[in-house]
Amino acid sequence: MTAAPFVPAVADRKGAAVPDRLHEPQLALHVEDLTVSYDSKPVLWDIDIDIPPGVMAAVVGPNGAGKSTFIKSVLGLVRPTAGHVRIFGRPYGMQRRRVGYVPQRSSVDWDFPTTALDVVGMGLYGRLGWLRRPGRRERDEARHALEQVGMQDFAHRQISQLSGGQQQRVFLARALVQQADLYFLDEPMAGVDATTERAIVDILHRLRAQGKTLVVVHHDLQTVRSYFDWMVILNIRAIAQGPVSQVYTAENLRKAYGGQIALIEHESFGGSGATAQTLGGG
Ligand SMILES: Nc1ncnc2c1ncn2[C@@H]1O[C@H](COP(=O)(O)OP(=O)(O)OP(=O)(O)O)[C@@H](O)[C@H]1O
Repeated sequence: MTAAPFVPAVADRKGAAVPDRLHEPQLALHVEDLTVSYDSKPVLWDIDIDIPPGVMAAVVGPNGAGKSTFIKSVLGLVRPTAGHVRIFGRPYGMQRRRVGYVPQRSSVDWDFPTTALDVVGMGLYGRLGWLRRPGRRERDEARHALEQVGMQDFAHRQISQLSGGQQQRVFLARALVQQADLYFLDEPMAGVDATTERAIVDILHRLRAQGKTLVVVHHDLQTVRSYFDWMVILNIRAIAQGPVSQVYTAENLRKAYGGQIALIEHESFGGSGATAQTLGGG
């Protein structure tokens, strides 16, 4: 996978005329008829997804289901073949300052020579503009964000020298200083230890308690019910979406994962709930 820049590249989507019903400010995210192809091969097909504000939504699905592509196309990093995206009722290009993005750790060039504090400071560029250098106030804000993720002692450390979990925390701090209303996180818990995972989940829950909306690509089906309150199941198509209590069912998971998961149904869920575990990762 090619390395992404530290600050997400953005592009306005110049689409066709947009129907009025797309402008629904009560939805944090509204995706309609979204189709995305790589080299003419569709990886997302005619997707409709609505996410209300204030939820923490898991985006789950098997390997290659199009989860990262979904986020990238919403953020204008991948150009869709068709479809419309609205963030709080408006195109992304008009709302980008309200949106934070934590890309997949593996998609970033961590050898880039910069410190943890500088990476966090990059989260402020949306507010400052690229030409104004961060001043004392901004540096204090960046330091405070590092404190929030328990990384204050690593402010001047080169990012190449941080562990995977520490790098993930730095990226989270970068998203925090953005003070966005809607956050997209691509597998923030991948490859981190249990302590870091707990710390990340606590931060995400705190953001949700502040009314922020979080859309999180997540691999571990076993923790979906304890971490998340909303859920989108993808596998090229949108298989199911809604409150976790309604959507996390054996039937929906089987539709997406087929034989790739072991489902252990529990009587305590009246047969409608299941503990699911992916087989062989993903
Ligand atoms: N830049 C690209 N060019 C061509 N094909 C791509 C590109 N990026 C992703 N793909 C393919 O598109 C499909 C969807 O990929 P994507 O990364 O969105 O899935 P995912 O659900 O996030 O997968 P994973 O869980 O493995 O990270 C896969 O088959 C992948 O190989």
